[in-house]
Amino acid sequence: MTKILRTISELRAWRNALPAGARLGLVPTMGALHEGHISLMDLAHTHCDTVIASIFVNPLQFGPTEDLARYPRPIERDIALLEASGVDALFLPEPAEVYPADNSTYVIEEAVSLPLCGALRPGHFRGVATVVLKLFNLTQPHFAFFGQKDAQQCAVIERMVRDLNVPVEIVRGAIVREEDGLAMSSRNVYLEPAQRAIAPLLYQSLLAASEAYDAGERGAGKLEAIGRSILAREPGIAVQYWEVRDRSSLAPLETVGANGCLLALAAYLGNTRLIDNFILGA
Ligand SMILES: Nc1ncnc2c1ncn2[C@@H]1O[C@H](COP(=O)(O)OP(=O)(O)OP(=O)(O)O)[C@@H](O)[C@H]1O
Ligand SMILES: CC(C)(CO)[C@@H](O)C(=O)[O-]
Ligand code: BAL
Repeated sequence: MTKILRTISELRAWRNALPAGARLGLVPTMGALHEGHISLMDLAHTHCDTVIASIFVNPLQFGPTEDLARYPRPIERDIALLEASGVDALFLPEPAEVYPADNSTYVIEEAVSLPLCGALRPGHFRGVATVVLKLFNLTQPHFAFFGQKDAQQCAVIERMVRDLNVPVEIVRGAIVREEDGLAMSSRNVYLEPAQRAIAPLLYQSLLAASEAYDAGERGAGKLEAIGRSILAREPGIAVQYWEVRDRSSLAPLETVGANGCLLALAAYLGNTRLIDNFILGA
């Protein structure tokens, strides 16, 4: 049975009752679970004795015109999926449980959070870093699991953990895709059928650049042009960014070197904003 913990005091009591030597893994989510999330639960089970998931649609990481109100919240289905994957506990708080009304303390990472999604979603990574540190403090896990689909989020959290000496080991899980290549995302349910039909082009644009890289292309501008040209053919896709970046610092590159690189994109299909990425090289 997955134990449902709705309050901080319930969570603390559950945490304190765990055996002293038990390795605890945390999988933070915003719910509307899919196979990408479940792969993180499975990964957590391979590292840990006890696994706790959280479902919290964190208001602090949504901009004023973003989809906080309409974000999907199929909670009964989510609980059944967590039960089926053998998750030991679920932290399921209301916003008032997480944030005091006069909350005035935030976590701000000032390098890897700045470009890409950080530049386009002001305050987003401040919201993510703040809630993730709170979840770490509340849960005190040994390991925490995050999906590579949100590559910049992983980079921000890894930097925060390093800089603030947070005693949690971060583990990244691989991107889980639909059969046609579309990265699984809770926001895919927003796509209308015609948008869903063209959505795999995002992944195809990454694959096109990867093929050029495999054929010897190392110029970042050339790789970006190849990826962008795939999406430019489709008027239903509005690219926000399509970039070649250093894998850990997320700094722009001119040439892809021995460390490889991250290909990262964000695009709108109608009102739905999707992200995807691909690692090239070692
Ligand atoms: N396709 C995927 N493969 C692997 N991990 C994923 C995938 N999608 C999401 N995750 C990871 O699951 C965790 C929770 O993410 P979240 O609940 O925001 O889901 P999401 O599908 O990314 O939703 P959104 O549409 O809001 O981006 C994050 O660490 C995220 O990177
Ligand atoms: C890490 C996270 C749960 C923080 O709210 C969220 O950003 C997500 O689901 O990726
Ligand atoms: N998966 C990242 C959460 C967000 O887009 O707000």
